[in-house]
Amino acid sequence: MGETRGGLLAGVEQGIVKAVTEASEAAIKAKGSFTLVLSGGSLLNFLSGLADSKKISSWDKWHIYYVDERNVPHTSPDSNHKGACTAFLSKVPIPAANQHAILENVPVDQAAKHYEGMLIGTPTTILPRNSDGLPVFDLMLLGTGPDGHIASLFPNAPQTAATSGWVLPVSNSPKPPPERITFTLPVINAAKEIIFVASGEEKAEVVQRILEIQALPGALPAQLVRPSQGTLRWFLDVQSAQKLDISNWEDRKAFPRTT
Ligand SMILES: O=C(O)[C@H](O)[C@@H](O)[C@H](O)[C@H](O)COP(=O)(O)O
Repeated sequence: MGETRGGLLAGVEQGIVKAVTEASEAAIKAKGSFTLVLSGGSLLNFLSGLADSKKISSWDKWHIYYVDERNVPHTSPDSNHKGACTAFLSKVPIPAANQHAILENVPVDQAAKHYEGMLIGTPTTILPRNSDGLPVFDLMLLGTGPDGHIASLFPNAPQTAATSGWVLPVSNSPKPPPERITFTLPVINAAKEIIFVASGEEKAEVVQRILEIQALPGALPAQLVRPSQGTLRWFLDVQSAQKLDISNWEDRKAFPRTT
């Protein structure tokens, strides 16, 4: 990794740490707790700066969730929870009871039901509901794959089209490992704040497709992320943004471009 790229990655990481810190302060001030939802994949590499942040002190008020998780033991290198522990959870005093990992060693349907049950049972002081009865997480960090999937919602998969349920099982994920659990789009779109993170040249094409080309419904799941009440931001580096036409960026009111 060259110096410039290292610098750019550091820039994305600093931006994420700042955004997460600000969201945590606002949520703790408003309701006494902060709910942070993580994706897996390369996103987790950007979270290590959280452990060094001098600005965060109320770790005991943090609650960690996974927008999707692989149905593997927590010790597996494929486990998103393990990735998050390595990145920052093992270095900060968030109570173990507030770190909501998948139930291990059970069939994937049961793991999804268990996770959904845990969310439903979470007090609304921590996880408020919106007018549709959906949970409102304070901040959700999403990555996207080269096919435009988010969480474990893959192009044209039935889970991507689901309009009910909070957490669904996936047994044939095109990205290994095959078994996963995933939040549904209605739950994702109910979040108070969503941040997409994409870095590196390998994400340039999909970022351009998501933000500039109107795909058929379900073909590019990332385009279906439209917070019903919350905000959506993209954190990109120069490489992942290189194919975007930013000439009339300020005039654009919607993504993907509709005119
Ligand atoms: O557990 C997972 O597989 C993810 O949550 C997944 O949705 C991930 O965010 C994207 O595949 C991007 O991953 P990369 O950034 O590693 O490409």
